[in-house]
Amino acid sequence: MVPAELPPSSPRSPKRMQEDWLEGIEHPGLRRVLETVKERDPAQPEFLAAVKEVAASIQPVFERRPELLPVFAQLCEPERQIIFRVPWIDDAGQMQINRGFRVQFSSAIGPYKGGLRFRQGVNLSIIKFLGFEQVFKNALTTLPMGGGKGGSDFDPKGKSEAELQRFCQSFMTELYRHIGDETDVPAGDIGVGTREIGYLFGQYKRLTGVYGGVLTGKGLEWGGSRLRPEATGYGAVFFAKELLEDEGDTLVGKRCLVSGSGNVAQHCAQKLMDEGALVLGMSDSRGYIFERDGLTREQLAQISAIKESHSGQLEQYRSPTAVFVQGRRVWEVDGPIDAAFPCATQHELDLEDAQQLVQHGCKFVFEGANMPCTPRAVRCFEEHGVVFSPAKAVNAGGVAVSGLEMTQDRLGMQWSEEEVDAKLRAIMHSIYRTCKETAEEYHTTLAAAANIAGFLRVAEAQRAQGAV
Ligand SMILES: NC(=O)C1=CN([C@@H]2O[C@H](COP(=O)(O)OP(=O)(O)OC[C@H]3O[C@@H](n4cnc5c(N)ncnc54)[C@H](O)[C@@H]3O)[C@@H](O)[C@H]2O)C=CC1
Ligand SMILES: O=C(O)CCC(=O)C(=O)O
Repeated sequence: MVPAELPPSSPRSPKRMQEDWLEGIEHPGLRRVLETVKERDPAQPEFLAAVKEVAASIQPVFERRPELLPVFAQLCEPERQIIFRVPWIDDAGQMQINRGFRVQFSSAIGPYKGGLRFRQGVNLSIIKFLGFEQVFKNALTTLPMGGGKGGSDFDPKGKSEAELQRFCQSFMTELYRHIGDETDVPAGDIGVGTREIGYLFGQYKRLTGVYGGVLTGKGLEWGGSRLRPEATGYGAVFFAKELLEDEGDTLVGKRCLVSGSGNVAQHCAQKLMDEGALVLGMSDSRGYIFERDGLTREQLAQISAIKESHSGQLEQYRSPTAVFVQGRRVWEVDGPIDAAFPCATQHELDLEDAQQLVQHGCKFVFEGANMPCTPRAVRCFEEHGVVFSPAKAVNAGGVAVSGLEMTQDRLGMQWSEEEVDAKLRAIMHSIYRTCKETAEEYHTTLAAAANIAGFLRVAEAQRAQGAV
């Protein structure tokens, strides 16, 4: 197994841990906010990492706008956290129990909006980190969406279709009372695609009698938007294209690595090929494949077919020119690399991976997944002049098209592929420009700028609404 979560920490004294936690935070008021966040939830490493990253980069805002500090403290605490039991009967007739989550983080700029993740190991810390990130990402899209996230520790791998359906129905039997098209609109994430959204939507309709836009990522025949499945991966490439064009460059001929092989990775790889780039490697949690001359469209179609089932493994991939490397990460691919697109999961790219990419000449990193790079990997990129583009900006195309799906549901109409494509490109263009201009204004990195711009939009709205 490739270690995908946080790097192991060595034993440290409580004082040392507190110093580490506050390292790089100069603002006294912000230090107090972070102390409180950690005291409240000391055992939530993913959530704490996300808060720290945002806090460190928005410090300059508080020098100009001290009145926004209490608003940041407010945004670090979710408005509501729901944890529930999900009982379901497996094919052997045995009862199974999973845990369900929905964290409604912020409704300052619109209904809570964010995906559902079904994956072994999902816990409150992971859902809170994703919900927290979603708040600022959704703000960057400029669409009226608050932030939330949910999911379950249910592992879809190896489950039959009937088991999947029973699980989704049981999950929605509790969730339905907490969501609604004007209050909280979930969508997919890891382990949740159109099929699962279908089972969840069907059960919601059965329980409430309402046919509406309570979920996004729906099928085209039942209220979905064109290009929603493609939007996250396509959006990541549109962002990359904007950035390269700004530097007088293009994606044509660029040698790229894409990690993962699910929804985001497949569509990112496909759009990279459309733009004339070469996709040399893709991966899953068991290893990676390397195609020296770049994947062909047929080979990518083979990967999509393998991954259609939750149990499909990349090692089933067959090609006379490919190498499958078991138990290793795709970042070690030997040979020149121009750009990396981590599109699998959190903290899948650590310092050693970053060093290998730097050694192989990588100049650009675009985060397709949520928080795939560890802080020390990001530092390594910055130290070596690799242009690092953060998840909040790069992968915002998915939730942006979810926002467009909400609008289409409200209007009772469906836009053409050309219309959605044009809107998605315009949103990614605007996100890139916002990050670039904010980076110039604050003399900072694109990653910090994404946090600042997202925070400012939510904070103004939250401040206007007071202590709610
Ligand atoms: N689906 C969406 O619209 C959006 C997804 N994201 C993020 O993108 C990432 C991927 O999500 P999806 O593609 O939707 O999920 P998915 O379930 O379709 O695919 C996940 C893929 O990652 C692979 N994987 C898991 N752990 C891995 C590891 N340690 N190394 C390499 N591969 C690994 C799995 O085998 C699977 O192929 C997640 O971080 C998710 O939060 C972000 C924005 C929107
Ligand atoms: O489409 C959505 O509502 C959520 C997408 C998502 O979960 C994400 O951006 O991480």
